[in-house]
Amino acid sequence: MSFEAGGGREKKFVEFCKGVNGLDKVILREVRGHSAEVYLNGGQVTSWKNEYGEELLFLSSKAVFKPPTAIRGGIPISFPQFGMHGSLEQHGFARNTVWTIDKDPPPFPTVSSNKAFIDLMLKPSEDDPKSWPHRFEFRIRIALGPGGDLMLTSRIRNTNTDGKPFTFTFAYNNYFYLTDIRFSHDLL
Ligand SMILES: O=P(O)(O)OC[C@H]1O[C@@H](O)[C@H](O)[C@@H](O)[C@@H]1O
Repeated sequence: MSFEAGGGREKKFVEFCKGVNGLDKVILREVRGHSAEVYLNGGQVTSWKNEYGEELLFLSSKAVFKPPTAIRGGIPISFPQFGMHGSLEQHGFARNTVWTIDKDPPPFPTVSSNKAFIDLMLKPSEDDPKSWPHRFEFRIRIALGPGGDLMLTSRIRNTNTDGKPFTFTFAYNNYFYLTDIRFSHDLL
C-alpha cells in the first residue's frame, strides 16, 4: 500500500501524475469506481466519471494543454471576472494560470470523511500585470464523495496589505457531456 497525498491518504484515492504535454494532473478515485481528473493549469477539473467509467463532462478534442491557454472543457473557473463584466480578459485569469497544491489549508467549519480530494491555491505572483492590483488567496477543495458526487468549495481571501476591499465576479463555467444536443433544449 502506498501513501502519497498529505494527511496519509492512500494513492488509490489521490494520485499525482502527468497529463497531456507533461502538465501536472491529479486523479481522484473512489472505491466504487468513480473518478475525477484535475489539472493544476487553471485548477481545472477536466474529467468526472461515474462508477461505470462513463464521462460526465465535455472536453474539446481541440483543447490546448499549454499554459497560459485555458483548457476548453471540464470546469474552468472564471475569476476575478465572469465573462466580459469588467476590464480584464474574458473570464479573468484564474483559468489560464497554473495553480499550486495547497498542503496546509485552513480547517473547514464542517468535518468531512471524504478521502478523494485535493486542495489547490491561486495567489498573484510578483510579476503579475497590474491590471488587477489586489492581493488574494483563492483556495479550492475539489472532492469526490463516496457516491461519486463532485464537490468544489472555493474560499477567497483578501490579503491586501492596506486592507483595501475588492470586488470580483466568479463562476464555475461547467461543460457537461451530452450524448445528443437535442436533449439540451430545456437547459439552453
Ligand atoms: O470562449 P471562452 O472565452 O472560453 O468562453 C466560454 C464561454 O463562456 C460563456 O460564459 C459564454 O456565454 C460563452 O459564449 C463562451 O463561449
